Amino acid sequence: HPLSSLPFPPGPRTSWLQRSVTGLYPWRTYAKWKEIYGDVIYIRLLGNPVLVLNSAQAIDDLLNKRGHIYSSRPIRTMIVDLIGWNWSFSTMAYGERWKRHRNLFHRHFRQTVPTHYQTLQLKEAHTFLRTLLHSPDSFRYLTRRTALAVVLNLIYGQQVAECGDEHVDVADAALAGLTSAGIFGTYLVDYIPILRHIPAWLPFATFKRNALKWRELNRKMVENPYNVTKEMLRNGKATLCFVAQELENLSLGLEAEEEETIKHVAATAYAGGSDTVVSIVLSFFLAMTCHPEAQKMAQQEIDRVIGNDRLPTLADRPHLPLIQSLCYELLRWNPVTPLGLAHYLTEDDEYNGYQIPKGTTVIPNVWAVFHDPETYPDPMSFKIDRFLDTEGNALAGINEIPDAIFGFGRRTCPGRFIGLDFVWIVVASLLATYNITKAIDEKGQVIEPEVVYTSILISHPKPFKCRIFPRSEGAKVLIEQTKDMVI
Ligand code: HEM
Repeated sequence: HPLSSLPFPPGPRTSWLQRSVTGLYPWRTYAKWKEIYGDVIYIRLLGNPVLVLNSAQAIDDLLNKRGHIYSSRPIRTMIVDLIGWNWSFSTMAYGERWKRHRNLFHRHFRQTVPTHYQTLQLKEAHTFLRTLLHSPDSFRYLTRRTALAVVLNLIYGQQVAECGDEHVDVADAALAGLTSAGIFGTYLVDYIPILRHIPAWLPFATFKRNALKWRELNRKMVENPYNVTKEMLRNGKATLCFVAQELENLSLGLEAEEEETIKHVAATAYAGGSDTVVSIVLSFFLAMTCHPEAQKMAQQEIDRVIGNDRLPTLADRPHLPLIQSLCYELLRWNPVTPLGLAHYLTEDDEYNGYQIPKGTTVIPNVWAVFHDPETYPDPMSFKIDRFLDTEGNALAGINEIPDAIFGFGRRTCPGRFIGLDFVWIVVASLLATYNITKAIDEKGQVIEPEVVYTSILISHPKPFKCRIFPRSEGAKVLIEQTKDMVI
């Protein structure tokens, strides 16, 4: 039978304003639609076909098993053309250019060469502990600073000041633009690219004015740190890092990519490596504030295995299964990328008797997968030991490790090892030294934190208050001693 005689997958008829259809938290709306339409939902938005995948099975069948045709990215007028993220290989169409960039990243950051970045992560985790001692209420800013400090050092060989750093501010502002505009279809111009030509001064052209502002920040984020490292190289002051190594290979005529590719891969890693882990660490603070009993269990494991006279390192990880389970639960509970990153179909396809046309944007609903009560019992609750009994879980067919948070098929996050190691060492270091509790207001009342997240591409916990203080005098000494520690 010809493909075109098959029906499209079921789905609601949509009006031309998508947001009026899904509302805030589109992942929840799509999950509700699952009850009506099933795992695979097809919507047409202003002529743009969009497929939402609501189950692990459908995601695996299409994005993993048919990766050769489901691995491109939709054309993103707002993000790519207007704000200027065309340098980022996460937005590039599937093909040679994307492959060249991704291979270069992979050469440096695959799992088998971890030691350099793990050392940096440990150092920055310790700096985090020290700065928290003096400004516990700035934990949000300090979390961002810590994540950026690791990537800035790893990629550009540069240090971030302990507080108030220009790099942190520029990258933060640029990333705010990306994440606000990040979900495909947030702006009408994604559906009607021709709108990009309308002048910025028109009253309704807010998107254009935002884009111009974010474009400048975006340019700074790509150019500034790169130029600083080039200057350091010229003066013989560069330290071991991705950019210095690649530029040196280039000048020695060794295997290396052209300069533009090096600059772009550097910035992609810088951008991809910070906001995601920041959200996860903030989820940790929130979960610990809400669940003192879970915090106690985790601290007991650390005390039992490591004792009280030293801080954890990544070498302790295999001996701390509860901390590992806690980290997985952070990825699952309120996933940082609830709708993953959209893929794009490059050939006509057929699935379960339905036709899916070439040019369809494919959205994996990771939130729905992680909140399916069949596979994650009591899915809305934060359960620290959910992933502890790996054998029992496998036998019961439940609580699969939430690897889906890192995406699918040929586009799977290439920075996942760096990201997971970072989250682990920060979480373990904090648990070893600090208590996190509910804050108290001026009237002496306990402030109950609300578990609410932002409804954007990289979803963060909304601001909340908590109290962070050293677990003991001994813990305080350990924190202070990290200043003179040689790692
Ligand atoms: C633990 C935190 C992280 C999470 C949850 C995460 C999640 C993701 C997701 C969902 C994707 C899209 C996958 C897809 O299209 O199916 C992605 C892609 C990507 N991530 Fe991550 N990521 C994390 C950390 C990192 C880090 C630390 C880096 C870099 C140092 C990084 C760099 C990238 C890049 C470059 C891509 C684009 C890949 C491509 O399009 O080929 N990520 N990540």
